[in-house]
Amino acid sequence: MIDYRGWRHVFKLDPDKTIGDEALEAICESGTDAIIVGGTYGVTFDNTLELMSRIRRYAVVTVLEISSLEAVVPGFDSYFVPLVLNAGDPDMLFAPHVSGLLAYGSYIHWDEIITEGYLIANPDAGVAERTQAGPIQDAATAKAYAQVATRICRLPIVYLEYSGKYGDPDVVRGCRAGVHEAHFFYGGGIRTPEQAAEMAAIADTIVVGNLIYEDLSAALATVAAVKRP
Ligand SMILES: CC(C)=CCC/C(C)=C/CC/C(C)=C/CC/C(C)=C/CC/C(C)=C/CC/C(C)=C/CC/C(C)=C/COP(=O)(O)OP(=O)(O)O
Ligand SMILES: O=P(O)(O)OC[C@@H](O)CO
Ligand SMILES: [Mg+2]
Repeated sequence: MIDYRGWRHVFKLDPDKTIGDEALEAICESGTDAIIVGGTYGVTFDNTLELMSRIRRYAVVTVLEISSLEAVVPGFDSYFVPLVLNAGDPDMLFAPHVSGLLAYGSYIHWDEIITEGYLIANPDAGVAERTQAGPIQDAATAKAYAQVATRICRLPIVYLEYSGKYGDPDVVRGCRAGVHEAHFFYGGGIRTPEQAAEMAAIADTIVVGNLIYEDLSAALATVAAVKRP
């Protein structure tokens, strides 16, 4: 079982995006705590396997965040399974997981499976469209969702997802207040060391994704911003 509880910073790499060897080496050797492989659209078995194989040249811990059953690739250190708390499409709640169990049941190592209570707060993100995510109007709503995840469902992780947009710190603080003993990931729109530090002061772990593909140097600078004593 991986120990994500000490993570402060992770990079998220998207199999549907292109990254060169030098950039990938810089990301894997950056001092980040882990790499998450995941994306909403265009994630296939082949592009996931290819990316995993390339990351495997480095020692960094690597996790697959499952978003499609067709793209479940063996060989990752662990598997994060999103449970979208505010999914408006009921077929996005448990149906993919039931299908996964029917398809892969006898191959699953349960100590490699970690569930994320996933809260989607950017209505314009592709993942919000895919799941028909309901709105997170304010900090109190974020807190209540986090309590559903941790107090009622006793999930080990809450992931507040602002993919593509920098979050409202008040909403992030509201979510934090409901997280209780679970581990709190924040991801979305981090573009500067200052933003990384601001969100890392609230969340346990920050996730940097799109910036890797837009400004590699800026992405690398977020590691030191979070890990500086
Ligand atoms: C090796 C092996 C056999 C492992 C077994 C794994 C397994 C099958 C376990 C048991 C069954 C199980 C629980 C399967 C999981 C089922 C499943 C498909 C779950 C996902 C369900 C779901 C609602 C997904 C929605 C999408 C989602 C939450 C994606 C992840 C978030 C993400 C990466 C967002 C960012 O995407 P991005 O592309 O960067 O950007 P935009 O959103 O802005 O466009
Ligand atoms: O791509 P960005 O906006 O950095 O978001 C990171 C991550 O939370 C996406 O799933
Ligand atoms: Mg992305």
